[in-house]
Amino acid sequence: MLTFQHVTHHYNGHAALQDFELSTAAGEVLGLLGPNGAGKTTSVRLANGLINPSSGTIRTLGLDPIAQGDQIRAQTGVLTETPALYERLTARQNLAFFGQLMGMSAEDCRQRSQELLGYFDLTERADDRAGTYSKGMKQRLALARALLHRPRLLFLDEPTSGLDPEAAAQVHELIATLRDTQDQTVLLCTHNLFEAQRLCDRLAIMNRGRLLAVGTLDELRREVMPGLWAELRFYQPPEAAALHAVRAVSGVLQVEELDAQTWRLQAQEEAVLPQVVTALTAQAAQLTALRPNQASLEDIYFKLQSAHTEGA
Ligand SMILES: Nc1ncnc2c1ncn2[C@@H]1O[C@H](COP(=O)(O)OP(=O)(O)OP(=O)(O)O)[C@@H](O)[C@H]1O
Repeated sequence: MLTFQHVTHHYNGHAALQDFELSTAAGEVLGLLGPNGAGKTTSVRLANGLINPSSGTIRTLGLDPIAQGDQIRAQTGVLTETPALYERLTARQNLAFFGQLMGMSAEDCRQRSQELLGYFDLTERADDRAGTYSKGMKQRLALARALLHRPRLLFLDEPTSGLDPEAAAQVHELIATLRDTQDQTVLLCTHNLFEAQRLCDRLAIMNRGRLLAVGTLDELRREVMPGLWAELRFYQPPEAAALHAVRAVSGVLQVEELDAQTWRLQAQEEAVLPQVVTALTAQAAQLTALRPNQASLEDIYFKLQSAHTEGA
């Protein structure tokens, strides 16, 4: 569907992507995550032939974006952070205009617009100018536009940025539907880790133009945060000696203090946990709960980003 091989892109001598590698599988929702300036939007622009890479190879739907950008854009849908709509046209006119550009027949475009306006709850306002819409309504209309010509590959760049919780939930529901039907492949660029963990089949994490890791959440857990994790709660903040004692238990890999009464511990295996409890009891620490839990995407993301920053 989409592959980047050793892609580097410079803007005025500044590298926005460096030796970037990525590939998507048909039907998946792939999340592209990274801090501001990581290169997410640049990847979307390159994949659609809006800019050319300085070096490396990109294939979008098997086509070369440098030479076949028009063909690519006819089969992809792109939603950017700022919806590119004609404010003076109504929702229906915006869709009709875009459908015409995409070479849809007037009837097909009319039917599909009707369906999408209904889905996005815009039917009642379909004949009002887009300029009179709220931000959430504009984003929903922009999504309808991106989906109008039934693209096989959809690029969603921060699709819920600035939306209220209701509008964001609606967009999430749509992406979940796309994921479940598997007719469309989606590249979802987002800062929202909760959104990514919930919606994406695989996650690609990047920083300063480089790919740091890619995989399913379980694959990333195994690669980035292996072992068993557990959260410990105390009735009273334990003494410093208790922390030393737990760190000294064989098989304890690390202990972080989340707050005065909560620790997070990484152990080699579950059998280490009873020894942790014994060590705490010997120190008279008042343990109220010990819950094994899995690393979240947030844990993995920050671990990767801080390791990259430290190594830079
Ligand atoms: N048109 C441009 N001209 C010059 N530099 C640019 C241009 N567009 C992006 N850049 C730079 O390229 C780098 C990558 O930017 P890009 O917009 O791809 O990142 P991003 O991950 O999408 O960021 P954000 O999350 O803030 O949208 C940044 O350092 C940015 O300043």
